[in-house]
Amino acid sequence: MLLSSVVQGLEWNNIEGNLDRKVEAIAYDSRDVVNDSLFVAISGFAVDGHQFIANAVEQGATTIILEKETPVRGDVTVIKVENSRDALARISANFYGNPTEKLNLVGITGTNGKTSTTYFIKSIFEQAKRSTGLIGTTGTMIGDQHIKNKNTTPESLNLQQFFSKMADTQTDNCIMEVSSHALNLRRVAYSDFNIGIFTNLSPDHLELHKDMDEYFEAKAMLFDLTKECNIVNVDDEYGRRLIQRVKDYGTVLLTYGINQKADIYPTNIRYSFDGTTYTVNTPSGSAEITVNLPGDIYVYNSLAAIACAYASDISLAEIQQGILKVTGIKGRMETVYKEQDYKVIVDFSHTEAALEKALNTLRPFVKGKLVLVFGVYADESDQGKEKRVGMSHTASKYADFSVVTSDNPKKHDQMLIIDEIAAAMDSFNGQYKAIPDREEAINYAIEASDKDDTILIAGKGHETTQIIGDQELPFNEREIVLKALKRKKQIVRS
Ligand SMILES: CC(=O)N[C@H]1[C@@H](OP(=O)(O)OP(=O)(O)OC[C@H]2O[C@@H](n3ccc(=O)[nH]c3=O)[C@H](O)[C@@H]2O)O[C@H](CO)[C@@H](O)[C@@H]1O[C@H](C)C(=O)N[C@@H](C)C(=O)N[C@H](CCC(=O)O)C(=O)O
Ligand SMILES: Nc1ncnc2c1ncn2[C@@H]1O[C@H](COP(=O)(O)OP(=O)(O)OP(=O)(O)O)[C@@H](O)[C@H]1O
Repeated sequence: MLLSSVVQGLEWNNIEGNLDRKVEAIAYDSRDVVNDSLFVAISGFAVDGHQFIANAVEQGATTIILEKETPVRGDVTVIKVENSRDALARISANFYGNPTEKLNLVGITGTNGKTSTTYFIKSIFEQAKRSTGLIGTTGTMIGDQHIKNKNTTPESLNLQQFFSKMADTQTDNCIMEVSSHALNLRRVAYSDFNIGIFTNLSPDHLELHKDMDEYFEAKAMLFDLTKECNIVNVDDEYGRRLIQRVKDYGTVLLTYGINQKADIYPTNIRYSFDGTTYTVNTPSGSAEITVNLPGDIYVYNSLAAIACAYASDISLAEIQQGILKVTGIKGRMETVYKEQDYKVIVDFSHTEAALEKALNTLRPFVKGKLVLVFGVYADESDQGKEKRVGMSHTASKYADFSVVTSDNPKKHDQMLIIDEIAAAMDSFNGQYKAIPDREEAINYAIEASDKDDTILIAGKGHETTQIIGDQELPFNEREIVLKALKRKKQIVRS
């Protein structure tokens, strides 16, 4: 593609060199540069991409986009922009032929519930014979292909490549999770969203966003990008704030909720450990819904999906079948083991609000003790401290006993984090034992449990690794649980 076409619509401060040259590839990492690449230098959180410009040129980059004045040698076109991440999004969309114009793109944002909502929507759309791709925390799905993502919402270049692949393979719909990081860091800029969905907002990622207002503003950006319809959880305080903001946007507004008056709402909800049934009421009729996941959180997430299907003219019969077909989502209230009243569940709850929901969802079905295994992922900032206290408060209030352990300590001091959680647990009179090694912690919870207990292992969900220092080590909670149970049974028998 010609550089002049790649930079269509890009606003620049300064340009040196020729626009009449070819661009074979775009790269934002110097290590990915090939001949005739366009390299975008990003001032990152960890390192400054500008320091790799010389490397990129050496490897064959013939165009550089940068945001800081940097000397560049060689026969290279240099374009200076205000914001490199925004420029990357603009040129990536151009390079891949603005693929979102050809897709029905649904974006889901909010602190919790994005992943399961995408799964519900994909299943309903497929029931209605609409070919559908998915992008989110558990990866990218295009046809039979399942690609691992580094981020919940990939960088704009990767995202536009996925969109283009979907458009090229007649995958007409794309359902994607949109994180607040992605919105802030311009990863989804220049993507045309048809539908936007807001699930809820509670404290998280306050290391990036100064406070809840700033976090809300980041999430709200998605709804400035949607062209047709916005779907909002009216039971959530921030959802109501969003409704005030978008109601005059000229896009269709659909609300869902259990407690407040909403367009899409449930009646006659019946909860059980294996799932929930309810009657969904929509402006075009009602239908019986069965959700094979427990608790009101999955009522909310399925309602969001139903609202999306309703806005997409999908019949209630297809909605019913689509939701019924979701029989489980990896690491989302996943029952790893169940024998009569003894249960072991793995769940991705890693925020205070999610942990509270997960424990409260299980509580009505617990005959013995509710035992929690949890850690708080590494973040040594003041906000990280607040999170450790908050998670400890939730654990002491809603679990009968907790095993405090590590959750991706990365380069941080895991003992410091665990000591802080332990101090907070003490201050809330929580019953707990601290075992830093996560495998040992799970083993202990299983060994010490009785036949009617329920064990919730929170935090990792679908993840199968533990990050310690620089190393991402294999860590499969399901296998660890089953091995521990096998040992326990042998001990009981002998
Ligand atoms: C804090 C954060 O968001 N970091 C993201 C950011 O990385 P960064 O700015 O730190 O990059 P950096 O390492 O400083 O490097 C700067 C630039 O130099 C380049 N470089 C670097 C080395 C080199 O040799 N050559 C080179 O060119 C890098 O490719 C980069 O372009 O830009 C990268 C490219 O897009 C992201 O992959 C990376 O996400 C990291 C992995 C991350 O952990 N992000 C999390 C916090 C995140 O985004 N999470 C959200 C929400 C999850 C949720 O749902 O809760 C998500 O969407 O995943
Ligand atoms: N609607 C909801 N309200 C509160 N908590 C929820 C809701 N839905 C799911 N959760 C809890 O949050 C955890 C994460 O859910 P899910 O993966 O769907 O959220 P997410 O928004 O995709 O999060 P992330 O972006 O971190 O992947 C679940 O394991 C569950 O405990």
